[in-house]
Amino acid sequence: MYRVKEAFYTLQGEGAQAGRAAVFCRFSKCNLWNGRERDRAGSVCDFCDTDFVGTDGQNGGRFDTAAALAEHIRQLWPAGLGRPYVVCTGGEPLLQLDTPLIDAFHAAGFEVGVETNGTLPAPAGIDWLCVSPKADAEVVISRCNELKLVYPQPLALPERFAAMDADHFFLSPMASPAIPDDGDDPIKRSNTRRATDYCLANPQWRLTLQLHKIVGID
Ligand SMILES: C[S@@+](CC[C@H](N)C(=O)[O-])C[C@H]1O[C@@H](n2cnc3c(N)ncnc32)[C@H](O)[C@@H]1O
Ligand SMILES: Nc1nc2[nH]cc(C(=O)O)c2c(=O)[nH]1
Ligand code: SF4
Ligand SMILES: [Mg+2]
Repeated sequence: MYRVKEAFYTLQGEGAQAGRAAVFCRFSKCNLWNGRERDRAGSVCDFCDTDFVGTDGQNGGRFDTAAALAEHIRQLWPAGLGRPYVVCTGGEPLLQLDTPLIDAFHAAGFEVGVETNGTLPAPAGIDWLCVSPKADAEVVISRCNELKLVYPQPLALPERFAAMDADHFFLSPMASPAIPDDGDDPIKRSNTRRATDYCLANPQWRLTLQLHKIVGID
């Protein structure tokens, strides 16, 4: 049984695939926060900008089989156009994403992207793996396509990840969790300036912005 909070067709807003059309499949649940506001402060990850509790979002639900979920995602892609791309996110997608589901996405014609906090092993067959480390949570994934670090995190400084086996190293300015529009988020503006300065001083790192919050899409 797969539990999905929501699924929607949009543009990837972050990282090296930013601007690319994708169906987002947001799995329910995370291992670093239970998703309840009252427990946020005591959690390993305390800045999450996402509601991943339950299955009640747009196109959310419970799916008994990998084939059923892949068919549900396929229906959200514009038939016959482009290279179908699904981004598995959450919550923490690696609590649920398994080989049968990757195989089912591939059989439906999709490339499979994953956004993970890196604390759980990744099944084989993922086409684009993005690891986004959190606080002092140990990263167990040794190789990824992109490392995308939310900045600043006092317990997860970029220096700790600079030697990881990744093709791209991104800093993503930390947004205020409850503000959906960057234009209304002065803390994010300040974090963007700090991330910019870090990338200028450490050119291994690139700046990535949350395009979806700038243009006002999901
Ligand atoms: C909601 S998470 C879900 C996937 C996975 N649990 C993870 O943390 O990577 C998706 C992406 O949003 C980023 N993110 C979460 N909260 C954020 C915030 N307040 N500001 C900027 N990025 C944030 C995460 O670091 C991750 O790259
Ligand atoms: N457009 C868009 N791009 C995204 N990239 C990563 C996201 C996520 O929440 O995992 C996300 C998201 O929620 N929306
Ligand atoms: S950002 Fe990722 S790891 Fe952190 S609480 Fe949200 S879903 Fe979990
Ligand atoms: Mg998001």
